[in-house]
Amino acid sequence: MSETPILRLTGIESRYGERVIHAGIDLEVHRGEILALVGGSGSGKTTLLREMILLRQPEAGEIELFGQRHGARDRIGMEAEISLRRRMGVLFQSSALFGGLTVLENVALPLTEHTRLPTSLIRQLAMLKIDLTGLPPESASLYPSELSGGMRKRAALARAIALDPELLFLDEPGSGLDPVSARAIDHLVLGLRKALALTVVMVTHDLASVDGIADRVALLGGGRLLATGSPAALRSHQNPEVRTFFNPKEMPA
Ligand SMILES: Nc1ncnc2c1ncn2[C@@H]1O[C@H](COP(=O)(O)OP(=O)(O)OP(=O)(O)O)[C@@H](O)[C@H]1O
Repeated sequence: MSETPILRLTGIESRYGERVIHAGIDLEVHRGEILALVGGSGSGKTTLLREMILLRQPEAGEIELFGQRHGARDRIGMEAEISLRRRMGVLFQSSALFGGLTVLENVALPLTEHTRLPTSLIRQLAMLKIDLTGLPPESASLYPSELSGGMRKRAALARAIALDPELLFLDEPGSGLDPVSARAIDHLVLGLRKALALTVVMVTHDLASVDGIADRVALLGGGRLLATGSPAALRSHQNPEVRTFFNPKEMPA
């Protein structure tokens, strides 16, 4: 792929106090792909995701997002940050829906905050996104507490795509779901990628999801990126640590 990556990380270093989490991460995300970011618990996936979505500043290195560079030393201005954020959607692990708002109000919120569209049009656009995520129209008037786990994920996804993002970040999209519902969310992500020409970065522990929908996988470990490649390539990788991660059943007892 010769096109400029939609997202490029160069030499990312992250620390909490003295504790080093990332000791130099280089990673590119290409337009249109689904990239899964995997690694053991505590390997720094969420920290890296937060840096990608501008919620955390790395201690060193550079992030190029939609061709715009910023780094540990040169923060981008508030206005540039807001315009970059508008081009990204995020599905948080907890879904992070507002409990006091209905599904429709949750999905409409980014449109109300970031556009000056009339209320009736915002409502129509929100209903379209609710439909796109496979929720029945009558779910629009329900509150998050009245939804199943799978429906909550769909509502949160509808909100994440409310502003027609180019880049969608998913933090553990299948967490808390049974395997059938988790596969249904995978299927939905594939459909949305196609329908909306999305690029997707997905943090996950779920190897079935990686196999099912990821074009490429990036494996974090020991503060570094241990390997990137297709799920099949990483399963037969020359580094035994990488192979073991992708073939957990073959781990020596
Ligand atoms: N705000 C924080 N302050 C201090 N340490 C933190 C903070 N956030 C995360 N950490 C630590 O940094 C390390 C990496 O955390 P992170 O959540 O990025 O890993 P992860 O790979 O997403 O983990 P998991 O798979 O368990 O969710 C962990 O050891 C965690 O305890």
